[in-house]
Amino acid sequence: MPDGYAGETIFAPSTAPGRAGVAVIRVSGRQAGRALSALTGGDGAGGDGTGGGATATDLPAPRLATLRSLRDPKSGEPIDRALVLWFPAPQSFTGEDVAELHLHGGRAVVAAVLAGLGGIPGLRPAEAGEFTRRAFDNGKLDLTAVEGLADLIEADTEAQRRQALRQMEGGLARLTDAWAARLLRVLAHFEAAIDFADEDLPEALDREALDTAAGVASEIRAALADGRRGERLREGLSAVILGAPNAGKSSLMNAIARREAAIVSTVAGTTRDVIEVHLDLGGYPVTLVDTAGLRAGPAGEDEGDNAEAGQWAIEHEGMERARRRAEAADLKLLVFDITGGPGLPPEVLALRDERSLLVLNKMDLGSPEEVAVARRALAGEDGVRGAGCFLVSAETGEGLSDLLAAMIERAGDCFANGMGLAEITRERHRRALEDCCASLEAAAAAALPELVAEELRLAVRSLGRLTGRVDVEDLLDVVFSEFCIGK
Ligand SMILES: Nc1nc2c(ncn2[C@@H]2O[C@H](COP(=O)(O)OP(=O)(O)OP(=O)(O)O)[C@@H](O)[C@H]2O)c(=O)[nH]1
Ligand SMILES: [K+]
Ligand SMILES: [Mg+2]
Repeated sequence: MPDGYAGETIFAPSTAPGRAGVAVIRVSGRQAGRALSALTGGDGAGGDGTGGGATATDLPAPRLATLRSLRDPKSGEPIDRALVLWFPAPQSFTGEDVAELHLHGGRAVVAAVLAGLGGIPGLRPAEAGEFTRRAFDNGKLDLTAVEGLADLIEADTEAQRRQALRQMEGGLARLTDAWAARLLRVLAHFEAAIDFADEDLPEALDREALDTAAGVASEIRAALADGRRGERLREGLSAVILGAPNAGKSSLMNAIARREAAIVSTVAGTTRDVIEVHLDLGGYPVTLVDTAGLRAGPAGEDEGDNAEAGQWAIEHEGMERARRRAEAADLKLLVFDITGGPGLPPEVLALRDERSLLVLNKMDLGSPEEVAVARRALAGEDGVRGAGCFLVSAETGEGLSDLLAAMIERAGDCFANGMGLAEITRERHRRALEDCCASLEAAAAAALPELVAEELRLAVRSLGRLTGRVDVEDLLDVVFSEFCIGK
């Protein structure tokens, strides 16, 4: 597409379907100006017809919101009074001519304008992602920016929004481009070494070039060793509530989620399956997971009747699911009922590790004795009060704010890791960077300049896959143009 136009002119609503104050429809492509004229026909003061449209007249000044009456292009029937914007190529989101119509957001208004646009020859409804696709094709966005834009639209929490915006604004692309640029210089060196084989370049230069490549490889490896926190921020952190039957796990989930997401009852074994709620905890996305109570099986009762055996099979499956979720959890809330007697359930204690917070529940019921006993049991022999141990009542809400604060702190540790936001946010990025490192290792091990060059080429190409825009040959031309070896 040398002229930046992908052929057909496309249109689509950019705002969510349904009633709203305002609805925005975008039109992109060579006919966008003509379509805008056709809709606003006879209303303007006579424009100069700049832009790509063949017979566009009355176009508003570029990028200036202008109030116009919209009419059906065929019948002339008035549809709405709307703000229209005209973005001539290439200064638009897609890089093509774009018209934006800010309508009153009634369903009938939107439908009438879409019908009017559909009746204009050369226009068709856009497919999913087609505006962004054109922006990419016209070099307005690289692949990582496209992904950042998608994430920004999906972002539910502050931390997700920040990460998405940073990627959309080119955080990862800048890093990738800088690595690619350094590798290209190394590649240029070896290309030259091949071309000027007779001139016997000093070996020290080879070593220097390979050192640069090794430096890039170690920077990429450092970026990869980020605990997947970028991906985790996109997906959300999983906090799994675990405990014995009737410890108050479902009550705790409901108290944190501030709604009756899970059934609470006095019957032990109420929760059989995994129940999830999605929360915004201090700006971090967290999936809170309630699970079935963990307990030992009915020992010595294997001769019990069939119904009982069936119940146990169901409960057992529920506990298996709970354990699987516990394994994959970023954070585990181990819930203990302080009125449950001195022996804390070993099935639950076994799950203690650095990912867990201990929750002593039912403080409103427990006597000071019971509280002390539970604390002691959790603190271990040395009598030190267990860190990350919280006394709460899921019933009254007492103590919950401290627990929530600790959860937010843990979430912050998981996502930020004290190193700020992650640059890598998808498996796709990770794979491309790992491929790049593998090629750089192969380059370092290669004996002949030809083989080194080939591996470097592959390494640069892997980085190019990340942003979707690096053409090794084009870039080499640029590098060579300022390269004066052999002179
Ligand atoms: N007084 C008081 N009662 C509580 C508290 N937390 C839970 N309960 C009660 O304890 C009983 C069990 O609570 P659930 O939330 O169903 O416990 P659970 O751990 O989800 O139980 P299962 O799903 O059966 O394993 C219910 O009657 C709750 O009302 C609390 O902090 N104080
Ligand atoms: K219960
Ligand atoms: Mg429950």
